[in-house]
Amino acid sequence: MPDSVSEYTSPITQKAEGHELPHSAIELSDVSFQYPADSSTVVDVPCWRVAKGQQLFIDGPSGTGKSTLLNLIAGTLQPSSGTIRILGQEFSSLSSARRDRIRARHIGVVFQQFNLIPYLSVSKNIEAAAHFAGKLDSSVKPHILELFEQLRLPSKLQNQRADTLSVGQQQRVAIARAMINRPEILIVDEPTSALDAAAKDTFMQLLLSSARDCTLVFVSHDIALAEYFSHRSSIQSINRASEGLM
Ligand SMILES: Nc1ncnc2c1ncn2[C@@H]1O[C@H](COP(=O)(O)OP(=O)(O)OP(=O)(O)O)[C@@H](O)[C@H]1O
Repeated sequence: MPDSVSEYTSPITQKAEGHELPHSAIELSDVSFQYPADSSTVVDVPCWRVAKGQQLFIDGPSGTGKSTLLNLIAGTLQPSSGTIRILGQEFSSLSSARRDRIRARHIGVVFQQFNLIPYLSVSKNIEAAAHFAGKLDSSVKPHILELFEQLRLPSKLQNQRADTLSVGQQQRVAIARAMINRPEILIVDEPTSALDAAAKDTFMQLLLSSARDCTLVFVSHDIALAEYFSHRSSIQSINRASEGLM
């Protein structure tokens, strides 16, 4: 059976070949999700699409399924029923190993807690992401330097252990790690909760400039951040189950 990852044509490549791109970046049809330990429905999405290149802000109160929705899009969770297509390809029915490979190559994720490996150096954390995507080659080190410059991180930080960084530095390293494989889709879950207003603004500027060529889905309950985005949705307008969770 062919490996879906090797068949997976990047939309950027398709663009270069001059083809039209009929499909959305993210497409959910009749998706529902329950956590195994609990029978209540946390996600119920009849139909939802994110167009390629769209930069979307999703807000909503705590506990309404925002993180769960992002985990379904990233493939770390699998829907109980329904279909998720990523970059035009059916994604949700693949094995978890295949979803992991597709995520590594095509989807950058910045988690709420950043999830850096604390005992590894900053550069090893970023290189690990390239390794999982099968892209750890001689271009990675110069790309890390480029990202450091873009994110205004001092290059000497590369050799420092991840658990010695400030929260602001961890956030930027998390973006660098998410961007190292030049993903088409970037998913960001509530990354600014520990920051004051000035630091939030700097973080948002850096994030948006790094992700300018990506489809971006950014989730937060901080509606003040909506001003950075051209598109905005509430979780209630996407997830029919959210009302029952509030
Ligand atoms: N691993 C889990 N097992 C069982 N229930 C869970 C699990 N993770 C989340 N839930 C439940 O699913 C619902 C949605 O949680 P989720 O974290 O997706 O909401 P959220 O909107 O991202 O919240 P927040 O803004 O506080 O991060 C909540 O009722 C939560 O208790």
